[in-house]
Amino acid sequence: MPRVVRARKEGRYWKARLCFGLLHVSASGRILSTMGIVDRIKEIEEEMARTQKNKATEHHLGALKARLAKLRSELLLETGSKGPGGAGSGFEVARSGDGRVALIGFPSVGKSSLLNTLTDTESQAAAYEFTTLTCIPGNIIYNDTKIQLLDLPGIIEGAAHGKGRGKEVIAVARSSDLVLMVLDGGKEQVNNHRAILERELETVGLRLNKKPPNIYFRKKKDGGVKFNSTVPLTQLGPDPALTVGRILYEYKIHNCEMLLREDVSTDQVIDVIEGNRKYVRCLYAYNKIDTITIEDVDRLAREPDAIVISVRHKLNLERLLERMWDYMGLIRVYTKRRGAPPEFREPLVMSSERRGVNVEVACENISRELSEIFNYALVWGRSTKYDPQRCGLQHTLEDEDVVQVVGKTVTQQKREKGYSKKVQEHWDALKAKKKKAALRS
Ligand SMILES: Nc1nc2c(ncn2[C@@H]2O[C@H](COP(=O)(O)OP(=O)(O)OP(=O)(O)O)[C@@H](O)[C@H]2O)c(=O)[nH]1
Ligand SMILES: [K+]
Ligand SMILES: [Mg+2]
Repeated sequence: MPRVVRARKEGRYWKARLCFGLLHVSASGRILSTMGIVDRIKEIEEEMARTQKNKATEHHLGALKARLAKLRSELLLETGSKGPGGAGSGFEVARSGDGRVALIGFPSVGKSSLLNTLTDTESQAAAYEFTTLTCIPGNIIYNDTKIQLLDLPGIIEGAAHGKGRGKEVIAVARSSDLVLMVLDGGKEQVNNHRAILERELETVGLRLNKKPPNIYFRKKKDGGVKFNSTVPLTQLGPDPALTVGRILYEYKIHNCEMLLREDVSTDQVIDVIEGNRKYVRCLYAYNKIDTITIEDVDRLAREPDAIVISVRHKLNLERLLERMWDYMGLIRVYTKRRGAPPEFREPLVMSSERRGVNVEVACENISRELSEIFNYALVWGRSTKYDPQRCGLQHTLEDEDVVQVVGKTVTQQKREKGYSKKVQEHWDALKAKKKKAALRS
């Protein structure tokens, strides 16, 4: 910094910025303002810090936040070329199994050691920082389910803006079903580290352990801004319409419909407008509890979404797997044919995060044509009152349910007009087969 200051004094400011790599120059010599965005972000952050937070300033703060969010998206697009989580943004590891868990954390907190303990894969673990330099996948079989665990390089403050391999690491976090944030429980500032990592992930649009806000939003061609709410709004200042209007103005959105169905904050309104937020579950694993007192272990265990472990002494790892499974929101459904036992070795594994899993989703998972010939399903398990229960496509399934699909009879199908060609072919083939068998006998 002092060198920059000196350079500025000597009137060589721009040159200094160039040689410090703060400016990017295109082939034609045009100055691209990558750093300009970072500067502008800083400026807005400073202005926000200066602005007193009270009811009268809510709309102004909302506008500043919108400007900030816009700049951050711009920055991501500019430097990440493909945007957050886009293909080609670094570690190309094929998705496999029923769910994906990313190990995120500072260097040397024990991510690789954990992968080595939970899977058959070997990832180098050592006492120096940045031992791991790329993404290393391993497999865990738990509850008949294959979970892909990804070891990643450590990240540090500033990762979101490209420090180290932060961007690539965060892109992997975005693509996963669960973030397992590994923290060094032996460090005094462990919760400070937690806050830093949370902030890094939040800046690039990840939302940890949060639900998408219940807001209906649609851009339109004309008609102006139609703003409404079904609940009292307490977080948008004295005039919510004004606050939201200011935010929309920042995005140059002059025609849209917005209906707030819950008491949301300005940040949540911005999230919905930006539209590229990723809502992902996060479990915080405080590792190395072998190095601290039992009182400290107890304190850490009470943090929200926390679990305390020691990889070195294999403490609490069984419980960790259990919690991971819960957080991933997966459910297993066993299918069954008439007169045969359920296929207990091969469940259908589906994510119930977004919406509940119903019979229709299960059918889609088995085969495309199944829902076309679907008549009803017989279901055994937690979701039913009697075993078996006759259920329709909308029946919500629970973990470990058994499902037997009963198809429509040929006559039933014939009675229904307009069924697909595929189904017709299927039944024709079946009929031909039956005829052949009858002829043979
Ligand atoms: N005391 C103690 N040490 C541990 C534990 N788990 C891991 N370690 C040690 O912590 C150090 C770092 O472990 P790694 O697994 O390489 O950590 P990492 O997070 O993968 O580190 P990077 O790849 O550099 O980001 C090693 O010396 C491990 O032996 C634990 O539960 N207790
Ligand atoms: K290490
Ligand atoms: Mg490592």
